[in-house]
Amino acid sequence: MGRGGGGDVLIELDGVRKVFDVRRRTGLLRREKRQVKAVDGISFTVARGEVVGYIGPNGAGKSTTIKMLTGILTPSGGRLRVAGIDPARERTRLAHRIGVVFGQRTTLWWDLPLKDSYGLMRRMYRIPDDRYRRNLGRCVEQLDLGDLLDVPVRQLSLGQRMRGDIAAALLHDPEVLYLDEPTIGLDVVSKAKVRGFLRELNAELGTTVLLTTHDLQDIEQLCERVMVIDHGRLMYDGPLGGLHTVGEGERTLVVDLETEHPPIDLPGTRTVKVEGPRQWLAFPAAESAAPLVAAVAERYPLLDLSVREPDIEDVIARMYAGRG
Ligand SMILES: Nc1ncnc2c1ncn2[C@@H]1O[C@H](COP(=O)(O)OP(=O)(O)OP(=O)(O)O)[C@@H](O)[C@H]1O
Repeated sequence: MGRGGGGDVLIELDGVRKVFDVRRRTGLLRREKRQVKAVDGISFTVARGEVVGYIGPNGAGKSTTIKMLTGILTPSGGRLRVAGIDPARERTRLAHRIGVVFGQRTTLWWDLPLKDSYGLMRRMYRIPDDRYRRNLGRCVEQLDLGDLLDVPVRQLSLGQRMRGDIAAALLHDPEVLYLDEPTIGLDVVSKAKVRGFLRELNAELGTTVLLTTHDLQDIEQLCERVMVIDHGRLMYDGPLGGLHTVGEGERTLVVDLETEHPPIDLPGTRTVKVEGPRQWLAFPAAESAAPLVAAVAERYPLLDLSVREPDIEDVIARMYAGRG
């Protein structure tokens, strides 16, 4: 996926910084002033049609970057353009060209049925009738929203609400879509729906996507290019494959036995944790779990098991280890 590279540049950052002044109470009357460099001199460009993952540990500066890209926050320094617009100076003009989804909070009206929220968006963005009908129809069909349009947002499940929010961000045909943790807290089925929809959106309409996530599978399934940010600086910008080669990851087999048992001992695995009848076995991510599952089932009184994929923190930790 991602049709960038050589296309026209849609997002452009040159030495962008954001410093927050934080005041902390250190005594009854004393306050200490401190500066937090949330984004510390970041430069990159994103071409039209690219789908780029923007990842990093907690507090790395991802949300701050996205907020600057939407014009919510003004940079402390550097140059920033989205579709040729300076977001902080022309936030309203930019709003017509971008869509934003914050996974942690909704932009929909809590007490209104979904379709009333969309009606309000239509008026806010002055979307012409035919365009509104076409975009809404497309989202309703592909995001499976048909039965939900009359339901107040407060009654929607997290996965339903997220799909509703994604539709809301797309009604005005934005060229760029910023997604901040769009799959957080969703079940496997909802995640698959959201990812499938985003893939089609990019393939059919060429929408540029900048995606922040802690879920490695989001990146694997959607992005050809990944940027890693840490302490406000860009640490890596390239294909996902380049991150993996820094160190092969491990997956974890979580095994529930019928009773407590000494640590499971199987070749090619490491028992990383034992908690009562539950044990955690690490094994190389590139290998199939099937023979391992069969070996455990054959030798131990097995009740249940599941496989955990490595997460982004894991990959990033290995990236640093590889450098060190
Ligand atoms: N309004 C603010 N005032 C003061 N400090 C802030 C503010 N917003 C963010 N920060 C600080 O800036 C740094 C970067 O925060 P940011 O929210 O951008 O990180 P993030 O990469 O999005 O993290 P997470 O994955 O936890 O959402 C953190 O140290 C955070 O505490």
